[in-house]
Amino acid sequence: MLYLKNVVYHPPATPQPILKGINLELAPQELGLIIGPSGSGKTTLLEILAGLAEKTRGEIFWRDQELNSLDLQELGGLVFQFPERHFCGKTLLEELRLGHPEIGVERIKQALSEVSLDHLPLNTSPHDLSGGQQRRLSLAVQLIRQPNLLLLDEPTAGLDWSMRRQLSKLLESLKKHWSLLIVSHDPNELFNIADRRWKINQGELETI
Ligand SMILES: Nc1ncnc2c1ncn2[C@@H]1O[C@H](COP(=O)(O)OP(=O)(O)OP(=O)(O)O)[C@@H](O)[C@H]1O
Repeated sequence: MLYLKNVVYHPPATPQPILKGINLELAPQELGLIIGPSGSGKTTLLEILAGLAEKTRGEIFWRDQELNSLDLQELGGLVFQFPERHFCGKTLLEELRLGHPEIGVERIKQALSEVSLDHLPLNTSPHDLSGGQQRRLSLAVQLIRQPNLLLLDEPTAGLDWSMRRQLSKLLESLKKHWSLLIVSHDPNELFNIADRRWKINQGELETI
């Protein structure tokens, strides 16, 4: 279970806090969806949960353990918005092994199978995949690290209707093994697959 208690993010340069006392609970095998307009603090919240930014105040727990940024980096896997723009590997194998050269082919095939890309040869270039397949690959890049929590920033942005539907189905199936927290300004299909929903506005989170 993920717990956030009164999490505040207030960089010195800003007159108002960007996150204003966020409280949130997400159970294992649940998909949480945070909906909010541009600039409301969605990406900032994900960056804190991924251990990439330091909260100003408040507490973050996984089960009964309080987590610092390093713990959060272990716990979570963050898929950025438009993740395909950050692919560096020349092949699927290279992309999935970046930073983890020790990972064996079996684990790579397992991660690809989680996202239904296991039919592709491992020497395929990530840039030759369709938009929907590239999003699946970016999920596999995180799954291979075996995080407890998957964090997704606008996972369906820029995809057409049928790819959005396919990706939503995939995200729903990932709940079997992971907790997922998704942020989006335009949730579409994601709304119906969410177990918990919140809206965020000017850094204030509210259950819907
Ligand atoms: N370290 C920082 N210092 C100053 N301002 C910041 C900092 N981090 C974020 N902000 C500001 O906080 C606000 C929230 O940004 P954030 O990227 O979290 O919003 P968002 O809801 O993800 O928006 P979008 O959907 O457009 O990405 C923005 O106005 C941003 O400029």
